[in-house]
Amino acid sequence: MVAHEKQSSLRSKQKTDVTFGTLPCQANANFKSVFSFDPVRGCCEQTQARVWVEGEAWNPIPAGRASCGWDLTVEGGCLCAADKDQLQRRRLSGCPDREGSQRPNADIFKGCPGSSRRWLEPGRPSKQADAIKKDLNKSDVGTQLYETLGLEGEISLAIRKLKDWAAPRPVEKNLLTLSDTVYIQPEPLGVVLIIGAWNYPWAVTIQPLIGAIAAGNAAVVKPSEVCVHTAKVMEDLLPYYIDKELYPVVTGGVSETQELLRQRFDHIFYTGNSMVGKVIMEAAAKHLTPVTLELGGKSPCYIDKNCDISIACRRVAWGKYTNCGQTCIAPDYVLCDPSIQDQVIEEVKKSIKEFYTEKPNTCPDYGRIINQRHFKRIMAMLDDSTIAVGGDNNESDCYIAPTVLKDVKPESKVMQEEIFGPLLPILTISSLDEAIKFINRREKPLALYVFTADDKVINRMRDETSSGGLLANDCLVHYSVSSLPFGGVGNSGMGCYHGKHTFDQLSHLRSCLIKKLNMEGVNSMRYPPHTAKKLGWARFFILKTADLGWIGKVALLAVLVVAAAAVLQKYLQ
Ligand SMILES: NC(=O)c1ccc[n+]([C@@H]2O[C@H](COP(=O)([O-])OP(=O)(O)OC[C@H]3O[C@@H](n4cnc5c(N)ncnc54)[C@H](O)[C@@H]3O)[C@@H](O)[C@H]2O)c1
Ligand SMILES: CCCCCCCCCCCCC/C=C/C=O
Repeated sequence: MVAHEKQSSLRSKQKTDVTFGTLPCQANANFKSVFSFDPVRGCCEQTQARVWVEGEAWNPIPAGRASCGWDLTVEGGCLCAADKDQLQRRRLSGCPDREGSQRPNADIFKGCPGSSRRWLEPGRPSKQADAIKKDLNKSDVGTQLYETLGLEGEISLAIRKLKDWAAPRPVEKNLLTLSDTVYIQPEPLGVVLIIGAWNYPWAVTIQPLIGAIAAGNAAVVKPSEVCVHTAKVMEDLLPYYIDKELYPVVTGGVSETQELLRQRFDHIFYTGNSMVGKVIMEAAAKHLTPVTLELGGKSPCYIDKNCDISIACRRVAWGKYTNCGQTCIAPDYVLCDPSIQDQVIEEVKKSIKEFYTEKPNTCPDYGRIINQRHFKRIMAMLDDSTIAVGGDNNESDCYIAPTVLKDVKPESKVMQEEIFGPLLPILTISSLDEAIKFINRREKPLALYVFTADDKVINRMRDETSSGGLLANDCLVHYSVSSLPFGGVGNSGMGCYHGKHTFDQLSHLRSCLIKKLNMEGVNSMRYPPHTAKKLGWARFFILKTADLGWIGKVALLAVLVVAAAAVLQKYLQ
């Protein structure tokens, strides 16, 4: 195929293939393929990187061939650094249609086969749900409620909002740049590595992918090997719906992930525990690759005496026992006054019965621990605590009943690490002050919950502690609000996502200042010889920000231009 034929075939390929359901992508995504995935051999090959540059064909990167996947071989050497740097620079330049790049091209979505090949079919039981049932005993409806509903929302939000997200964002100017065009232009980063966790394997793996695609990146998707069945379904299904060259799925365990981490990516988006988070960051540092780390930790839950304890406990029980406690933002432990501990226990017990019946082990809405290693880890936490509710278990079925622990001491085993299981320790504290101190003596959590009827208590909790997110009088639901940045702080992570935040996180926000070649007189103040008088003018022009409204700006600009030009011409030559 001659170059121009290849060009136009790939151009049209881009229009029809860059889809996710009907998900668009930032139109200035101008590279095509960095990794390609071979479903037969089950491996992902970094064979060639083809970059769209106006006036040129798609350019295969000539050097090397590194393959990663099951056997992780490197054939014929790796891409050399120079080529990679060149690739990176070219990825971010030479878009075929600069104008178009600022306004996502609707054609990209119109031509896509979304209607016949929708990855998410609302209300239809699916292979995804079957696999997740095997992995975590999630029900069909539970899978839709907690995993795919949010993804549908994120996809439709991206479709509705992408044009705005990808548009240039004008910014405030100082007087010196008043006549210039000053804006932020989001652009794709390149290739994103997405490493998912097992507890909500679709939600935490596909949600970053939605943002990566919308932002115009390619992405290598690495589902967690711990949810064995789901990882397999993801590997089989994703290439059927989205371009397997742009979004390959790489399966495998720790050694495969480590091999991936040796490759150079433009961003690594990791969800999982904080210990591995450090490993990821260390590997990323070798290539100066930016990271998003969606980690976990012990999210505290303060229940104030002054609240409807029955409702509070119902919401806490839902937040804790959903997915058998294996939720990154599950309330990890409860802090409350000793006088309400018994009532809290009774109310949580009532809710357990309401949600999961007298026999949670036969209830279709009650999950299972992911595997026997985690089962043993959680059971070992019970050693030195008093069980107030639940406690029954069955190792062969990875079942642990919804459990409440009373009078728990800060030194007890269950308080040493994130529980990530259906145990709810209650620790008594004598005041809000003590609760705040208790929280502040520990790592910054991913979520912090406060239940109270008193706004002052909420405000104090907000102002005197820190956490990824703060939720008053409910649990988990902040995760479902796309406009809130979701992410941790300190030990619970860095970076954030959901909705536009994912788009921004996986874009480079490029500073653009476009000047004309006229009005040179205004620039005299910055050219040597430097004088106190010029500095005086510079101070005026730089330190004043223009916040005058449209008409005021134009008027001021006219006055300033005339005055500055006159003054500078007269005195500074
Ligand atoms: N902040 C969030 O959005 C969020 C969401 C879900 C889970 N989490 C947190 O994740 C944790 C549970 O997940 P997990 O860590 O058990 O998941 P996991 O064991 O599935 O690990 C996550 C990923 O890390 C990779 N991995 C594991 N060990 C590695 C190593 N030594 N080197 C390189 N890669 C490695 C795995 O291949 C996997 O893909 C909890 O702490 C939970 O709070 C956070
Ligand atoms: C009307 C029903 C609204 C339900 C919304 C619930 C949102 C809960 C989200 C649960 C968390 C899912 C992903 C978790 C990631 C961390 O482990």
